[in-house]
Amino acid sequence: MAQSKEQRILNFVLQNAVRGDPQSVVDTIDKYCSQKEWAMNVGDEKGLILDKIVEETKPSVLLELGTYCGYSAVRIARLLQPNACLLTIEFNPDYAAIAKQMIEFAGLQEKVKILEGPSEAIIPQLKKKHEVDTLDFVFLDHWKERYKPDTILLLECGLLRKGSVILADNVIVPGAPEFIQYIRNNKSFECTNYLAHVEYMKIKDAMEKAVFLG
Ligand SMILES: O=C(NC/C=C/[C@H]1O[C@@H](n2cnc3c(NCCO)ncnc32)[C@H](O)[C@@H]1O)c1cc(-c2ccc(F)cc2)cc(O)c1O
Ligand SMILES: [Mg+2]
Repeated sequence: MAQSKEQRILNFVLQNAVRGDPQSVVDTIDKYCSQKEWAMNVGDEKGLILDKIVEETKPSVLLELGTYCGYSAVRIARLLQPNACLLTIEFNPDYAAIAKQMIEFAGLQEKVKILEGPSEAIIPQLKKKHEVDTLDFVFLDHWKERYKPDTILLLECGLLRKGSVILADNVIVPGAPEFIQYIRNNKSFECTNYLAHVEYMKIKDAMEKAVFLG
C-alpha cells in the first residue's frame, strides 16, 4: 500500500530527529514540510507566536482540536510544567496513530493525551470521563467552520473560566469568518489578532487570541 504524506513525515522524523528531543522533532518536521512536502502544521513562524502565548499563560490543563501529525502537540507540550497536561482531539484514526508515534518519539507521552473521535462528541465528556475541571488554554486548528460551534460547546459545558485563553490558527487562510464575527462581537471575550503567514508559504495568515472574561 502506498505510503501517505503523513507517514512520510513521521518516517523522516524517526530517521532524522533526536529521540526524546522535542525541539529536534519540531525542527525536522519544519525542514521536511518546507523543503519536500507542504503539510498543514502550524509551522515555525506561527509556532513562535503559539510558544509565546503558551509561555505567558503558564497553563496546567490544555485542549487542542485537530492533532493531525502532532506537530503543535509536541510544540506546546515541550513548554509545559511537569504536571501540566495537553488533551488533543483527533477524529482521523490514521492521523491519530501517526501523532501518537510522533509524541512518543519526542518523549512527551506523559504530558499529552490523544483523544480519538470528533470534538463535538468528546468535549461533552471532558469533565466526567477525563476529569477536567476547566481549561486554561485551547488551541483551535481543526475544520475551520467548527471553530465557532466548538467554542460555544466549550462554554455550554462549563469548560472555560475567567482568564481561559483560546488561540485559533488560520483566521485569514483558510479563514474562520463565522468564528471571528462571533468572538469579536461577544463581550465575554477580549480578542487580539497576530498577523503572520501560512506555514512554509508567503501567503498572509493570522492567529486570533480570545481571553474569556467570565
Ligand atoms: O484545513 C486546515 N486544517 C484542518 C485540520 C484538520 C485536522 O483536524 C482533524 N479534525 C477536523 N475536524 C475535527 C473534529 N471535529 C469537527 C468535525 O466533526 N474533531 C476532531 N478532529 C477533527 C482532521 O482529521 C485533521 O487532522 C488547514 C489548512 C491550511 C491551508 C492553508 C493554505 C492552503 F492553500 C491550503 C490549506 C492551513 C492550516 O494551518 C490548516 O490548519
Ligand atoms: Mg492550521
